[in-house]
Amino acid sequence: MPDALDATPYDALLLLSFGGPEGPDDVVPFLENVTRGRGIPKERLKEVGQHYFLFGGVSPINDQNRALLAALRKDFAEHGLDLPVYWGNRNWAPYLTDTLRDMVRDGRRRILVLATSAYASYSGCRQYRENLAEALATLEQEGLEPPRVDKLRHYFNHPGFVEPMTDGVIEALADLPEDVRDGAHLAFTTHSIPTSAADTSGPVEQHGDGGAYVRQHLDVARLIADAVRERTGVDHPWQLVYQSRSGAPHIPWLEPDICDHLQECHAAGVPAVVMAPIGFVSDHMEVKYDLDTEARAKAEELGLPVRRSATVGADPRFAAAIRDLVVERAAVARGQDVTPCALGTLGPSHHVCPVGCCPARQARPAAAGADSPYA
Ligand SMILES: CC1=C(CCC(=O)O)c2cc3nc(cc4[nH]c(cc5[nH]c(cc1n2)c(C)c5CCC(=O)O)c(CCC(=O)O)c4C)C(CCC(=O)O)=C3C
Ligand SMILES: [Fe+2]
Repeated sequence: MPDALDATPYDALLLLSFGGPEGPDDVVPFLENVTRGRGIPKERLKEVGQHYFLFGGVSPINDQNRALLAALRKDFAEHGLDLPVYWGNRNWAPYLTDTLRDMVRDGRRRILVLATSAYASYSGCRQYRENLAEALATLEQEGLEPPRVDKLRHYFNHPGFVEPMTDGVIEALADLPEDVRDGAHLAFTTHSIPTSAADTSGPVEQHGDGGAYVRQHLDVARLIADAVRERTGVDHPWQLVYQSRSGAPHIPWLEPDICDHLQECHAAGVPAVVMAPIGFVSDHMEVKYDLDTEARAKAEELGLPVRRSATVGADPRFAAAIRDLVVERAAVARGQDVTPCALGTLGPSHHVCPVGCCPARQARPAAAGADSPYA
């Protein structure tokens, strides 16, 4: 047994995720939870409901979170990090508020939060912080004293996140027929968001021109492309493209879409494409449907060989990265000096979201940031 790692002052880690339906009857109420007050056209909702029904009404996200929970608990136990791990979701059971209530009843007072989104953006960061504030307010109304919650920094450029994805791209390339392999382009994909949300993602000084969201993805894409070149000796052209666009058609979202990009690659004579979903921590429905079903069908129609590389999921290197971030953040909370680990050009992200980070269209209270109404 190695020396015990120190998580004080924290007494628990909360895995905070999106949630997803676990059967056909869950699909419509889940979508209602997701889209409450978000102005998604009815047609789009019907369409997304069909994606879930195609998979028996079951989102892959819950089992992936169960696997990640198990990987975290195993890693913590093996490394002497004595920190219980809980799980709560924004949009489906186990609901965040219920989990937080359990945590308070278990006596947890200082909680670290790991969100299953690696990058800055309203949807990937502040919205989770708003959900935390709502849950804390509910506990307060119930007469419970709200615990203090802090969120782990963005981990997009942590080696434990980047390296499994690099391996995934190399494996996907190796799976392509040899005659098209060396000419393959890499299409790094992430969730499209409104350009207005991208431009205001991250701290205020990073706003404009796609904001922290686009810059962080470009850094990860470049890191992976460089590592692939070093390891295979082949320089694969690459581009960051988008998927899973929602919202009203007249509102600009990040482009190009992966399907349009495949079309363009085909027209330009590109022999093959590896789609690398760097924007997703695990094989969410967006990966299973938008890439593995829709984009693959598009590629087949074009006669373009494609492969999709693996997401990080419950890779032990990712669990180890989370342990590293927990220990780092605990040291910061104790006032100690740390050397945060980060690859690429952007450096490690802030520990605490500053005021004005990833603003919402309508301001709402958000916990775990400099503007939190809670301690
Ligand atoms: C940046 C981002 C992430 C990555 C960060 C993170 O992981 O948090 C993410 C994750 C996810 N999004 C998910 C599902 C959905 N997202 C929707 C809608 C939207 N997503 C948006 C952005 C993002 N979403 C946006 C700007 C909208 C428009 C509405 C709004 O402004 O809020 C809708 C409504 C229907 C539709 O319009 O598509 C659904 C059903 C699931 C679960 C998948 C599963 O079941 O495996 C996951 C992990
Ligand atoms: Fe989404």
